[in-house]
Amino acid sequence: MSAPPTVLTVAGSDSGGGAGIQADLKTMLALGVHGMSVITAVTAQNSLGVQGAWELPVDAVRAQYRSVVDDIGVQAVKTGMLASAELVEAVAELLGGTDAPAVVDPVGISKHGDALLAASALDSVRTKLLPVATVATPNLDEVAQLTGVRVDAEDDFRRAAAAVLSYGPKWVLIKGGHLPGDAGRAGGNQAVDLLTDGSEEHWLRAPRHDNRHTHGTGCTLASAIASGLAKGQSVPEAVAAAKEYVTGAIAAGFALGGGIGPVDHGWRFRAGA
Ligand SMILES: Nc1ncnc2c1ncn2[C@@H]1O[C@H](COP(=O)(O)OP(=O)(O)O)[C@@H](O)[C@H]1O
Ligand SMILES: Cc1ncc(COP(=O)(O)OP(=O)(O)O)c(N)n1
Repeated sequence: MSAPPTVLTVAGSDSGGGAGIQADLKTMLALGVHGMSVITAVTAQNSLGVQGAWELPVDAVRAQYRSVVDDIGVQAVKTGMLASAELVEAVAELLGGTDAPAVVDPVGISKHGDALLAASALDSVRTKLLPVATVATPNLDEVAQLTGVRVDAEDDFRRAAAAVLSYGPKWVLIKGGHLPGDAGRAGGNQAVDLLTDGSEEHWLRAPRHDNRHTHGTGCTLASAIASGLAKGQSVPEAVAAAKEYVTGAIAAGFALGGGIGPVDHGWRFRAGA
């Protein structure tokens, strides 16, 4: 039997299983690739927020990465929580030396407002990590943090994308999940994202689900994109397929704990598809 494509996530652990490494590996399984992990940090986290976070030593991160890449090999890499400037710089250097597409989710703050990246690491994200990204997937808070561009409506997406692209990723996906309604347009109810490389432009629109159980949406989307790239899809194809997967997972999100529950990574299995 031939082996499935391999995808590596470089991210933090979410003990509650909704985001981070756990969301990434569940997404990869659901999308038919072999998921592998480099753990950068451990969080004590649940549906109510992040109660604690501990970074791993940079040598431990480098060693995990080398173990996977040097023996098994990777068809795509996804990065998430990197916690500190030291880890951001080490991971950027590793990605730069790896011949595989990299999906960079520049995780800054969790949905509950907990910082997952030190403020002192922002400059390393701009100057070291974004330049080695095949696709960067910031949410609107991360766009503001990294570029100073505030997005209040769909009209602002192009300016946000240009600002992120100026740091060097090949493509940027501006995620509009944090905008209410139809990206600021009256009368609509869509979750709108913009994918662009500065010349091609792809607007992704899907029904916005009135569902508070959206913990892990960004991790899930980025891992799904990496899975598609590993399977040989182009960036626009991988992003379109990932958007469809995350939209279904949000629609099926469920209540666990007393706060924001997870999306359902197994929604396609449960739907029998
Ligand atoms: N309530 C929702 N209904 C449908 N899609 C959503 C909803 N919230 C977010 N999305 C989509 O989920 C993906 C992740 O976006 P977002 O939640 O902004 O990322 P993050 O988790 O990094 O903050 C995007 O494609 C966004 O449009
Ligand atoms: C360990 C860890 N990594 C990343 C996140 C952020 O995940 P995200 O998909 O952006 O979802 P929310 O936390 O915003 O719901 C995290 N929480 N923990």
